[in-house]
Amino acid sequence: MTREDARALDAADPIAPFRDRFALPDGVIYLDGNSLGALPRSVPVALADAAQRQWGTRLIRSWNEGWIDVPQRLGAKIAPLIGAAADEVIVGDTTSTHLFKAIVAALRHHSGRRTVVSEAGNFPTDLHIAEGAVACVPGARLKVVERAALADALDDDTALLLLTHVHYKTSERFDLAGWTARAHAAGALMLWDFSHSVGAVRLDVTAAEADMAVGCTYKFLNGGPGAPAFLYVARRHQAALANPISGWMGHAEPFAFQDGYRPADGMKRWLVGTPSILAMASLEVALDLWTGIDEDALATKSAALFAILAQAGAAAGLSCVSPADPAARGSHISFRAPYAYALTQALIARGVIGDFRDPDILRLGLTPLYLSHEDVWQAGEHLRAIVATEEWRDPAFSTRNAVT
Ligand SMILES: Cc1ncc(COP(=O)(O)O)c(C=O)c1O
Ligand SMILES: Nc1c(O)cccc1C(=O)C[C@H](N)C(=O)O
Repeated sequence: MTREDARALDAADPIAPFRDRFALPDGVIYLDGNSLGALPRSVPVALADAAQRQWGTRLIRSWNEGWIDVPQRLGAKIAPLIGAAADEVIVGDTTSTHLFKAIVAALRHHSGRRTVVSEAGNFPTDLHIAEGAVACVPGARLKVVERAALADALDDDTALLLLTHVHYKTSERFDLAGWTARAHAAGALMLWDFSHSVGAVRLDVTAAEADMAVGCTYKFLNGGPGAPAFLYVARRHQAALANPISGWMGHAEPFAFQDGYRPADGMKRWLVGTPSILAMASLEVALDLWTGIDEDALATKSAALFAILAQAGAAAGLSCVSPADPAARGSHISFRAPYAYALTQALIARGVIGDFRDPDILRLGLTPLYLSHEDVWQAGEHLRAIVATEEWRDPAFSTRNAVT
């Protein structure tokens, strides 16, 4: 691959015009959109409107002028990105909070079954929350096993299988329909974490018959730091599953101010407290960017970007831990090296922002909306140069930050 080859791919790229919709700093090649997505140009405008006009001028009247329905409205905008119906998704809280609600709800629903199964090495919050959730349900327990042992771990005591669809470190992707079917065959419900999948790969919860899913919106969806998360519950389960955090916003009539809790119908019962309006304002316009995006073009570009870095990594002698088959991975590429931390810092010093994942992973996010093939080719050249010259050995690159 030469710079000219990369430029030729850019010239033919139907997604290339989206780059102008993002405000990216000069001199930076941003390969961390799988952790914190870039800033859409529409966001500061929307935030100013939400603060100055909606809050400043309209004051409390804004609750009746669009604020109160924002969790459902944004849920309907996320629904097509996961293959759900508009009334099967709600936005609010964090992914961690949604995980807690969904796990406890599944355990209480399946009162004869007591076990939640998940994968060793899953994203920490999934396992931490599962640990806390089982502690809230008498007799419940968490079984965490290696990926190869997952199928055998499902038995007639399994209430729920909890998996992260695309692995945050390696980019390995589970077969959505296949694993959902395995959970169902064992009599369990299936809860997916789509944090590294939504906006990165094509998802179809309806075809896969998934029961529940959660996900972050500040990664590939570019909602902003700490943007509210989403929860999907298949319509067939909505009446039977109960939110254990029975807050007033999930009440059938919050403004009747009753003492007793009566859950709302549909996804509204999964709300807890007052939606974070400024964060929602940012997310809403970020989601609007996805209207009309061709998912096939997105997948083709993600695969092309991956191939460029896979080639550069191989030329540098790095070991790639992400699957070679595009259908078996998400939209990031990871390399394993004992000096991965220093390598990440050396890349950042050259303006290529990726991240390090303990203990030895260099992770590079491939966000087709705002990366060009030439950007990624250039990043690959930096990677090769840093390895070839052993630039990463500079002691300045070994000082650890709090957030990596
Ligand atoms: C798979 C996965 N789940 C959950 C989270 C985070 O959850 P929260 O938004 O609650 O911090 C992340 C990333 O931070 C993640 O990668
Ligand atoms: N949510 C994050 C944060 O608040 C600080 C630093 C990083 C994050 C992340 O999102 C990490 C990310 N989920 C990961 O896959 O590693």
